Amino acid sequence: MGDTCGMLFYTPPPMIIDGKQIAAKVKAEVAEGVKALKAKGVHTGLTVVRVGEDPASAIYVRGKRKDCEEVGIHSDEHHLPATVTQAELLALIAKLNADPKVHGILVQLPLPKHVDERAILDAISPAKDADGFHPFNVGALSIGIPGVPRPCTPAGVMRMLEEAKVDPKGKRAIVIGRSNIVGKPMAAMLLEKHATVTIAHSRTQDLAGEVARADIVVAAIGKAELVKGDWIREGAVVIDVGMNRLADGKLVGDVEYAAAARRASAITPVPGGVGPMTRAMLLVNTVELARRTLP
Ligand SMILES: Nc1nc2c(c(=O)[nH]1)N[C@@H](CN(C=O)c1ccc(C(=O)N[C@@H](CCC(=O)O)C(=O)O)cc1)CN2
Repeated sequence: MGDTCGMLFYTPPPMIIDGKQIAAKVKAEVAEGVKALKAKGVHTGLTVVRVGEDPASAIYVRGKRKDCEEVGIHSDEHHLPATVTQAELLALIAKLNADPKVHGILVQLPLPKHVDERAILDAISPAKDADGFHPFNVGALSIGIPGVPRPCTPAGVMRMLEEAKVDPKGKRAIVIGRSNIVGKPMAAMLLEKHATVTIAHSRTQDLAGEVARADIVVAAIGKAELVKGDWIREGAVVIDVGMNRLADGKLVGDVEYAAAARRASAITPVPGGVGPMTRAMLLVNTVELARRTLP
């Protein structure tokens, strides 16, 4: 209630787009797909490559393997020391590319500094690219070729919008962040659904003004609470891709959640928003890659 004499300025609370709940629905769909493939003799398999001892990567990979187990996908992990050479990593990927039991390959990022990340991602066969990071698959997304794996985080965001019945068509969308794995593919997917898309980044002038014009705000810049609640247009949909650990251990997104929630019509929480969807869409990509091996 925003006034003292009735309902005049009442703003309804926003819809909380629950990533965990939607991810559970996606996983149930994937489990059905895996079962159907098994009936045709295809045992869906994902291989994860992890390098070094990054604690966050260890947690994410454990989570991904647990998800695989839940939906019936066979998963393997190759855990290599941080001192692995680029040639050794490339040799492993060549071996996995040639293994018919492996339908999806994922190299957990980040990689140690001495390894050329681009060269590693480019070496994964586009037909086994569970992350959708290979240039062939990135190109396919940008020119609208269907049926190829798409980067999991933006694909998860699109599924969240669909579940929340938010149609990007004709809407002004802003994507804050221009990374190859989130910002750029996110913009391509929103454009594909006929949004008018702005990509903002660290050199954008008047970010507040750009955000204030947007009907859909996707924050993927990796800076804790950079997007202020009072920048959000009344009724906008706010998707927070950020995951920032504060000194006190609290996990926050790129958006000032409480203040943004007072203006948004729908918003994703952190944690429990986009993160679980990133994991779920990896399963979608893997089962789709396995399906494509059917004669
Ligand atoms: N090869 C890849 N590497 C990385 C990717 C990727 O998509 N492919 N993305 C990130 C990490 N990531 C998946 O790998 C990922 C990170 C976080 C979550 C998640 O569910 N987060 C939880 C909160 C977790 C916490 O408490 O720390 C949430 O948001 O609820 C899923 C996936 C970088 N590397």
